[in-house]
Amino acid sequence: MLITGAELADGRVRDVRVRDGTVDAVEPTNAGLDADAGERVVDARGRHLLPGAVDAHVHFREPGASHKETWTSGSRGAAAGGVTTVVDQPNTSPPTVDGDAFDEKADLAAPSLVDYGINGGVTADWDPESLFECPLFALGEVFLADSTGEMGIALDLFEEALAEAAARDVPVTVHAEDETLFDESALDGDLGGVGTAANADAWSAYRTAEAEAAAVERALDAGAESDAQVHVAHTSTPEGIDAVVEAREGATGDAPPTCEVTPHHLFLSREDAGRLGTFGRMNPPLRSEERRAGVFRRLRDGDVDVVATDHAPHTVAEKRRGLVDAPSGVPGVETLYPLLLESVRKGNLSLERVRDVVAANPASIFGIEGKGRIEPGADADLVLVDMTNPREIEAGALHGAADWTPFEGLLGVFPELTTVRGEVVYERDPVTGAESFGEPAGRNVRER
Ligand SMILES: NC(=O)N[C@@H](CC(=O)O)C(=O)O
Ligand SMILES: [Zn+2]
Ligand SMILES: [Zn+2]
Repeated sequence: MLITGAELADGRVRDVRVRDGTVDAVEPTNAGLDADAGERVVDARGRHLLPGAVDAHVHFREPGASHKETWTSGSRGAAAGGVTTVVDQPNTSPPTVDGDAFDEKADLAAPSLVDYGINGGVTADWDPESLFECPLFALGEVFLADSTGEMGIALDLFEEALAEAAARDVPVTVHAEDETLFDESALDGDLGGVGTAANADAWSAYRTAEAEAAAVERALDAGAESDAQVHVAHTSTPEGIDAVVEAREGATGDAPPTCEVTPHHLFLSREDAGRLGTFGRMNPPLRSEERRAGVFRRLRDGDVDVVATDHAPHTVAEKRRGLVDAPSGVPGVETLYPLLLESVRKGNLSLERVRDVVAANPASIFGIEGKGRIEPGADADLVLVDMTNPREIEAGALHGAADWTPFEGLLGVFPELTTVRGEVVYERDPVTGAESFGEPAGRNVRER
């Protein structure tokens, strides 16, 4: 495939040749890259070519909850959103805490359209021996408080997990909330019953910002103590991000701590909680508009290392159970690039910053070879977008199994073409809107 006249994130206009699944050449237009007989030529003039996103945090729900999502449905959403690598989290059923559970999940991941990594989890029943024999992506998310799957663990087990991971140079992704600092009184009173529009603001009042900051500090201290590479998942507060930045600046080892934020904490706040009802319930919860703006600023200014989605689909019926009984989590893998690119279009973020936080940084933090960059020799994981053509996000037009999105009605810049190692996994005709998907092309990025 020859892609001609595309603008890269840094503003250079280039022709890009794809051969045998990798980027073969990146040359100025008219510098002599001519199409071979029978080679597909993509005229990309007026379009941007970006590295496929590496979503370091998804929950594709298999095994155990395939009614919420499968590797097929989840990876279709990923492909249509320009995500070419996903990292699946361990709170499935059974949880991915030993070699057998890992192998079971690896078999289920085979139909994935996009490349993937599989994380190993930590519970009292975990078996580090058999787990670390598998081609694990990372340890985590390790839950310092209960979330979906009730995998919250105590500090001593967390320290044990850090030691095991550090001994093998495996990074550890941490869900950092301290449940002793939750405000139980926020859940007193009438929160709306099953099927009613409960206000998710009570959830935000319950799982406090202080609970996150305290747990982030604890995770960072324990990480430094054990020399483990700690990645703080879905940081939802400026305080949490600042703690990571401070620890990073003071770090002495070769694997400084990093942090990730989600699109929902960047684009939604407690001001949306009333409108969203239980569909706005997730862990950590939506924060005040002031904190949301602070998180966004830290993304813009370079303090945030990664934007990942914490794609956590549940069915509409499950979300309608009422605030206390509805499961936590929102889908998001398909809207990651679109929402961030819309921020670029509006002038709120630079395109290079977006490229770094969704592609280059996650690839380098987690040591994924060949991903996250468009350069000769890299995997041809490519996304073509028309930055002048946003469209409204509508649940009905998305491809995951959840029939809803918390971002309904917001604008997004969606891909026209997505490739995984040179295979077209998604394509949309910009004129007719007709869409097509490729064959399952995904493989485990730790098995190269
Ligand atoms: N974020 C959530 O609210 N839910 C996630 C679990 C998690 O990441 O904590 C899920 O798996 O549903
Ligand atoms: Zn989590
Ligand atoms: Zn998660």
